Amino acid sequence: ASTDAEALLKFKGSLEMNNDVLGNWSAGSSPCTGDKANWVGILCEKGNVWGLKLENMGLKGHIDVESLEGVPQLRSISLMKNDFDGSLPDVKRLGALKSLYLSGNHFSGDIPGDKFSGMLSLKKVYLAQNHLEGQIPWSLAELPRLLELRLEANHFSGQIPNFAQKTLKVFNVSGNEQLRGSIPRAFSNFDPSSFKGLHCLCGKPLDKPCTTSKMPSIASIIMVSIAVTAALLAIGAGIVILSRRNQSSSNEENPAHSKSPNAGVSSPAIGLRSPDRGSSHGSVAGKRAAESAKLSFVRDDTERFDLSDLLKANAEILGSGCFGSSYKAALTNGPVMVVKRFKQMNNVDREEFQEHMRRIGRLKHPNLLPLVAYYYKKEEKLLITDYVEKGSLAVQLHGHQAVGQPAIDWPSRLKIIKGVAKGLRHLYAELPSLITPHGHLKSSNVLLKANFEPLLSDYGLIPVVNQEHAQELMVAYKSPEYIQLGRITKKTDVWSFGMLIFEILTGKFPANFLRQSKSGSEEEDLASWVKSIPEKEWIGQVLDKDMGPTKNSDGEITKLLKIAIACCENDFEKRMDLREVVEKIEELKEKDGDEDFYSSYASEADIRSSRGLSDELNFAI
Ligand SMILES: Nc1ncnc2c1ncn2[C@@H]1O[C@H](COP(=O)(O)OP(=O)(O)OP(=O)(O)O)[C@@H](O)[C@H]1O
Repeated sequence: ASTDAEALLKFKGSLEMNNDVLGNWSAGSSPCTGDKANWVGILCEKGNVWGLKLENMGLKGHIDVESLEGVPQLRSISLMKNDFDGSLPDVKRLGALKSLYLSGNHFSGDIPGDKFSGMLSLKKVYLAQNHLEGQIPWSLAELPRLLELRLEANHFSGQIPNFAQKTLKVFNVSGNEQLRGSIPRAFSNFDPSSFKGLHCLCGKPLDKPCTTSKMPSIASIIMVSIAVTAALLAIGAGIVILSRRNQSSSNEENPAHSKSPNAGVSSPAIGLRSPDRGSSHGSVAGKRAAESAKLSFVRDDTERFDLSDLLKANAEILGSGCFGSSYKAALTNGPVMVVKRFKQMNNVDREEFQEHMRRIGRLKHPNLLPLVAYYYKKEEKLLITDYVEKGSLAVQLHGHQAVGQPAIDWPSRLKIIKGVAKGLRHLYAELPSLITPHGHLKSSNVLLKANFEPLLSDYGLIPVVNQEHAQELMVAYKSPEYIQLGRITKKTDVWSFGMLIFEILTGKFPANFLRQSKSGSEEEDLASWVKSIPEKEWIGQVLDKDMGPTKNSDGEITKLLKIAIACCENDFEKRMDLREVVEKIEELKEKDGDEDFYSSYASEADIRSSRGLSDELNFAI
């Protein structure tokens, strides 16, 4: 039909291509004249265009959906393996489409949830191998005829929407490492390869049951804990208890092992100063269960409470990490605590665990979130800390609009980086025997006080996390030395710190960043991306626009980016050590009242830093 021809020529006009691969698309001819004479890539039926199959042709530019609205019988579009980038086209305008194949391009960014709403005929959606991020759009889960959905090798995050279509035969989200939570039941019989490499997902078909309670209350966990313990005790675990009593009495000098002053029995099963109400339980099993449900406090200077207090508290899920969920629990007498569940710590025995928790509990520094107490049970551990009002750096950097807060400005970002540096230095000084004294440094493990003073959390846990899970879940194991050589080193935290600095300055989330490099087919991470941009363009191109004006700080920001690049040196032997990094960061000038002094300092530093340093990093400035 002539309207098809006009519409398609208009569509062609907005495309960019190297050779005229669509050479026989020309005015005066018809797209559908028989198999051989059809226009390139045009599929016809009864003289009408029903399909567009333009694959692997080096196409890019604008996908003019509006023109395609002028091809009334169009039901299938494939633009796979081309060079299209930017947001996905507005396909909803093509409401009658049955198949949409856009895999293997460079489409990026979040997809609005309603992107596919109302596309009642859509059966096949291929968006794999792009750079799409954010949530998987919920409208996909509402397509009534969906047969095949391929989303693999993108950067989708959050939970998988609740797909319930019985029609679904193919579903693949593998490689979207930030997906977490439970797999919808509709997929329980799918091949596990659909979810390959997704360590934060649970449920069938993966061999990893979901253990997180859906109830926003820790009461259920604690009740289960008590019940299990009671049952175990009732079937004669007395010997274990007895041996623990002996252990406890040999550790009396430590408050975490002191005898209960009130319970009237030797130290309780988990060992701890018992709160007052600990003595009034009825049955022996009940009494022991209650004792074993006690928390072990690791410091003297904190108010005591026990699991039953947490049980009574209003609890709210803060978020689900790969280890399990964290809950905020407001105790009736005031303090607000956070309870984090760890399932992947069951390879260490009780004594080893206690010993390590006591070491962690002894750490005291203004930039470390102190551990308050822990709860030990063979299969799962709870770690209890104070709740930090402003939440995590991750939320403040990437979700500040959603939580109604302004973006963090440059002085506060620098303050956060300096605080993280000091916290790390303390960990290195106090935990010298740990290869990676932090081990899990990332923006959700940096909590912020009201004045933006940072508090590191989840530190020092590598020795108690199961090795096989640590490899999947902890940031340290994503470092180049682990990926290439299978080992972590004293400089692994330095690499994580470099990535964190990049995240803070660019506002980009490292785990979602991977993108195609300009030069070739290699994927580049956040660090390589910054490295690929000339230094003089850093301020304009790299910085998070939300940070607002940086005034006279460009020199300091440039130095900081160089420090981050040095931290992310792939070869750990050449990488700076933590002490050096901290020194360099401490030298960075915070804005003081004296603008003139500050600006002359910055510009002088700039001049020196631009001399002969464009390729080599130099920190002698
Ligand atoms: N003490 C706390 N005060 C305030 N918010 C907290 C506290 N501890 C954790 N959070 C926040 O709760 C959310 C869930 O944290 P959680 O530690 O369970 O997971 P994660 O840090 O995202 O991942 P991972 O399991 O790998 O540590 C995160 O946004 C985290 O910053």
